[in-house]
Amino acid sequence: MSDATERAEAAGNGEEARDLLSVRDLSTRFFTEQGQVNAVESVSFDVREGEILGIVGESGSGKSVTALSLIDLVESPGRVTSGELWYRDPDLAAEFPDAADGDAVDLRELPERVRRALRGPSFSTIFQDPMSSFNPSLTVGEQIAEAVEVQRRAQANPRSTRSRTQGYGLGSYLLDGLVPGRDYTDPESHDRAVELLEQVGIPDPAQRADQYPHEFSGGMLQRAMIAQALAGEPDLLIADEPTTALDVTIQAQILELLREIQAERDMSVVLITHDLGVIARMSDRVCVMYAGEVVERGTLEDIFEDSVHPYTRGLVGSIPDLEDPAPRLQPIEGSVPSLLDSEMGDRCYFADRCPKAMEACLDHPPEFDAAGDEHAARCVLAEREYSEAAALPDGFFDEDGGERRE
Ligand SMILES: Nc1ncnc2c1ncn2[C@@H]1O[C@H](COP(=O)(O)OP(=O)(O)OP(=O)(O)O)[C@@H](O)[C@H]1O
Ligand code: NI
Repeated sequence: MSDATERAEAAGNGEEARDLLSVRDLSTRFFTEQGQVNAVESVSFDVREGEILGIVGESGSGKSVTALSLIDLVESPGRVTSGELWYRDPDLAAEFPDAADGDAVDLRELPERVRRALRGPSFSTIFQDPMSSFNPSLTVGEQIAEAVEVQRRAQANPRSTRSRTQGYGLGSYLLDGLVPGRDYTDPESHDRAVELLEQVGIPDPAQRADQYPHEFSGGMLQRAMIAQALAGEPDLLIADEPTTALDVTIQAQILELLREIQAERDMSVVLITHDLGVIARMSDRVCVMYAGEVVERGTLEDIFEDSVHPYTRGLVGSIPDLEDPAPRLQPIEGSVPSLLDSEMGDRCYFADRCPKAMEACLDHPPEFDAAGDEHAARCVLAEREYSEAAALPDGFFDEDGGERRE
């Protein structure tokens, strides 16, 4: 049995996990000289406490822009144009009742300084290229210690100091205003940095802390970046293609580390990758993105064994089962359509490549609920097949079909 299946089953036995983040109808556009680019279009999904949500899709499908939209880091000429980002934080909900619904706040309704201050202590990020997360002229230990201090200040005075600190987890944010060669951090933070380096499996962490980023190998620097991201003790870690640049052995080690850390801290992770093998190994839940939309989402089993969308089915076609995931994407003929608003039209964006396209696909498909726990997809054909199947009498199907009517 794969680890992922084991974890999915274990999760099913425990009490219901709560949503840490609920994304609703999130849209992000870029207003370019060529026109409006609909990079993320009405995307909805939930990230539960202590789970790994995988986001998978071809290049240009909107994965990274979705991640940036969650943490308010979309840069001009782009901006989040609509949607809600419900984040469970009872303190914030109490402090900003106008933005709150129960224990959750809509991040988009919070003042910008508050949102910015959540980066680090609440949300943290790791990226494909660890070099971009570190300042080449400061030691690795110093940079992690700084991240520790941001967290310390936030804990000492949750609101006012939080808002004074720059967000971090992204090198440029952390390092604004730091001058090379000066000792900013106290010995305690330095010790904590060494401890973090040790936790992410860096040998001789005390010596390593005094080295500069260029003295680290790619895999080691990736580990250091994870240590830096953990310094703020975030609730949610967003990892955008964290292992894509690494060779296969190192990649497996870093994924293993991520999963260990996630389980130890009961942290939530949004893991972005174009690699279905990584998704199968790591995720509890999966969003499949295509042309800026989530075309199907559900549990790992929903996506790998009970997918309903022709695109998802095409993607997972090459993987016989979850227990033996082949890390290959089944190539689907054709390419991702233009995301220029003027060229997109109001229809199913996958229709041109879809083996089952029909006339109804000229209308843009709404998301429908398929069988399973929050399993949803955007496809009129799948919806039709599903509702027809659901209307048939019990016992009509064999074992496999029987599950679909739950
Ligand atoms: N700064 C920008 N200006 C204009 N368009 C942009 C900008 N950044 C991203 N986009 C558009 O947003 C779309 C989604 O990009 P995104 O980076 O989220 O894709 P992705 O799924 O992460 O792809 P990859 O796997 O290649 O990283 C792209 O088609 C791109 O055209
Ligand atoms: Ni990307």
